[in-house]
Amino acid sequence: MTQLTTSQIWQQIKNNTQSLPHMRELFAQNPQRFEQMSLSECGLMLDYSKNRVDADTLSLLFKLAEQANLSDKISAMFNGNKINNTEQRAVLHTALRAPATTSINLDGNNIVDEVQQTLSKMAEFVEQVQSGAWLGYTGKSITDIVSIGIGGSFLGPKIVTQALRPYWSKQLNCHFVANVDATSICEKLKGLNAETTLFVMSSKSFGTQETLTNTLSAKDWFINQGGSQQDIAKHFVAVTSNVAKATEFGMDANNIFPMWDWVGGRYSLWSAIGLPIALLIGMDNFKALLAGAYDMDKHFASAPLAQNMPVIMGMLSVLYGNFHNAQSHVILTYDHYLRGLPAYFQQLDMESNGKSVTLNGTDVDYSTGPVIWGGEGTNGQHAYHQLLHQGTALIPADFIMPIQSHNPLGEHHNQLASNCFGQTQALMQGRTYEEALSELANTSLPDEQKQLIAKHKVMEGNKPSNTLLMDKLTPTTLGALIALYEHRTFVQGAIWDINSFDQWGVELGKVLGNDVLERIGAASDANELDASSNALINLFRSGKI
Ligand SMILES: O=P(O)(O)OC[C@H]1O[C@](O)(CO)[C@@H](O)[C@@H]1O
Repeated sequence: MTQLTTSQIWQQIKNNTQSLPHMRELFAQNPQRFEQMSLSECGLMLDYSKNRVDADTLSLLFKLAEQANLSDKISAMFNGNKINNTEQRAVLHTALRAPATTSINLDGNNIVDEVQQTLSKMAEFVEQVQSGAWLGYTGKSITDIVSIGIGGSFLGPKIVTQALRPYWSKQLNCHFVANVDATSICEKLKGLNAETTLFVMSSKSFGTQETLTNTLSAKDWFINQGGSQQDIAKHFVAVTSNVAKATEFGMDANNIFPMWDWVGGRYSLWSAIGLPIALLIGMDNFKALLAGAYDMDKHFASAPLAQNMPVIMGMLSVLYGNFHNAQSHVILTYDHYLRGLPAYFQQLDMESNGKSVTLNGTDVDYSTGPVIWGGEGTNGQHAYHQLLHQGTALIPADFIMPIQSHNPLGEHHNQLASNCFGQTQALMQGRTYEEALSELANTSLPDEQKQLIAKHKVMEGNKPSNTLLMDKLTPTTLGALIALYEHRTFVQGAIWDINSFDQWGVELGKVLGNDVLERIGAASDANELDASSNALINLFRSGKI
């Protein structure tokens, strides 16, 4: 047994959760519940009153956080301690959004200076492309950006540009290629003009198979369309922490934007990995995104645990995963621009907290990261919400919605909001058998049928949700929102005493993938692997089933 699960507080939380009444009752008992269980910070309002907690639960959860030395761990991250202990790396994505006047020393260097230099290089480049001064090989301005990258070098730029569509420069369009499946790049390149297309190749390691292969194919396409080898510098730029490898690959040294090993891939959109975002929304808006995140950083680093938004959300997630056996967590964005956010949070959380040993290598005896999934409201209501309401699994939900729409049109936004709030209410209160029966009272059905249907209409309720509102989706509020989830992920990892910043499971897949690739191209059939793998490779080599 680990120290965590044998601790007295762990047991106390267990007891508390078993003795709590239904949320309906908690609301009935305490008319101040919303006031007491909501807070506004950094342009975001969090209502966490529809959770299976009372004041005692919360105080126990904060005690658990204290027991796990959460505050010290937060400081260690912000101070640049090498908390990624398996890779001996600092975790300093927060330095990417720190003001220019800040000083953060890492191995004797003030890294804020390097960050600011890169931001200036980005600003110069963005200005040239947006103004039309950056010319392609036939003297035409750029119209299309194709971003090539995968994982953290894809999801952040993609989801943020999608979310900030109202802020796009009118002259530019953006496309993302991640998958090594040729269909992805072929479909994206159809209809593009090589003379006016700029490729941004993003790879922290500059060693990711998908990204290298897609970049080579993009180069071939560019040459086939009429560009020459010398023209490549006008159409290809790279973002990487491996500048030497990028130069070796043929990237023009002036076109390489640096990042650093102290920025994890899934935390990197704030670095030059965010270049596609900056190209689309402009540097001022990109800086507003950083400012929103910085605001959340300040809040996270300084607010007491009980008034700390990421801490509250992280501890609630610990509560459900470890004390209510919740295996997944759903993110429901009631805003079309935020439709990609669940996928982004999925990588952020699952790649960070999908771990089974503690920092010192002890096996955990509690659940770590849940499955993160979700989608856009109201679409999900007509698909998977049924399972949220009446399925057997407990699935805590986050509802996210801006109060003002970028596209105010008739009754649309009122209806959207009513669905969002109505869902949280239905999840919380449910419907009792008596209520279901009385709803059927005026029908002509025989009593037996009424009773049967009423049974099927019962919704247990007591299903937890958070609601996050913002005035409007802007670069600043989006920055704060994403940083909130980054820190929420950190909080959970800190309680579970795991390393949220490595990803060895993913690395094994990459190594085995390369081995299989060699066998696919080998002179003779595969026979050294397990029977299934050999057979699959050999069928593929034969070109048919
Ligand atoms: O930016 P790179 O080095 O190409 O890596 C891409 C992605 O691969 C991963 O290592 C694993 O998929 C992610 O963490 C990372 O964001």
